Amino acid sequence: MASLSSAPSSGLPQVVFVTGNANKLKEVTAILNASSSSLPFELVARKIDLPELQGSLSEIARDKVKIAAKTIIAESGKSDDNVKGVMVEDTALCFDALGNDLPGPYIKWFLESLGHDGLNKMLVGFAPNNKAKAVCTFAYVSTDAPSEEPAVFVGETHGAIVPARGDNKFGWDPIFEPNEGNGLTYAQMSSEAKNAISHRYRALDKLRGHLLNLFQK
Ligand SMILES: O=P(O)(O)OP(=O)(O)OP(=O)(O)OC[C@H]1O[C@@H](n2cnc3c(O)ncnc32)[C@H](O)[C@@H]1O
Ligand SMILES: [Mg+2]
Repeated sequence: MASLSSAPSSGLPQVVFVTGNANKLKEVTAILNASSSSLPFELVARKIDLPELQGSLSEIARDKVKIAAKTIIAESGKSDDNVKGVMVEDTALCFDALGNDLPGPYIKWFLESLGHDGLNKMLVGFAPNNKAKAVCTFAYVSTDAPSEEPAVFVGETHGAIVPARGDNKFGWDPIFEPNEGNGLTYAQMSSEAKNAISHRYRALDKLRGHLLNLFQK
């Protein structure tokens, strides 16, 4: 079973998930813990706000994990822990009407400035095209080979931008209605239902396969 801790405990190889976002961490933990088979690694969380450079979604995630790994390696050199890898993710929300790539990775700043209502208003001039996709990009690097190119795993969920409905707990969840959500926004779905179809689930499923290959030897 994947476990989340801030201190070494199980003796399993540790993978450090670096994020400043508590909701991401909650979902990643829930998705890994829901997996039927036990995992041959232990997930450890570190809250660090990482700088994000501009570029394609893969480039942003790769650069982010390289910066994260530098910090973690510098720290783990000073202790006797069992850290074997570092992972990060970057989440984008892409509007079809805006070339299918904006606001993209800059959604955090658009959301902070405009709010849910403003994001809806951005699309008024493009009506009726409110199509959007949520994209999650994980990047993983081994601490034994930090100069190797990070592995990247992408998951997408397609849907539409709608006026806010549901609990306003996580980012743009209230205004994203996934095509597979029976008409509900992410914010109206149970966490289990969101985690079964989400961009994050789809990307993490691929990363999980990669980690199983690495550690199940
Ligand atoms: O430290 P990191 O992991 O970078 O965390 P962050 O909050 O800065 O996250 P991003 O850089 O990936 O920016 C993505 C933005 O989208 C939001 N977000 C990410 N995943 C989401 C999800 O599943 N549902 C709703 N909002 C989400 C998040 O709160 C940010 O405002
Ligand atoms: Mg960020």
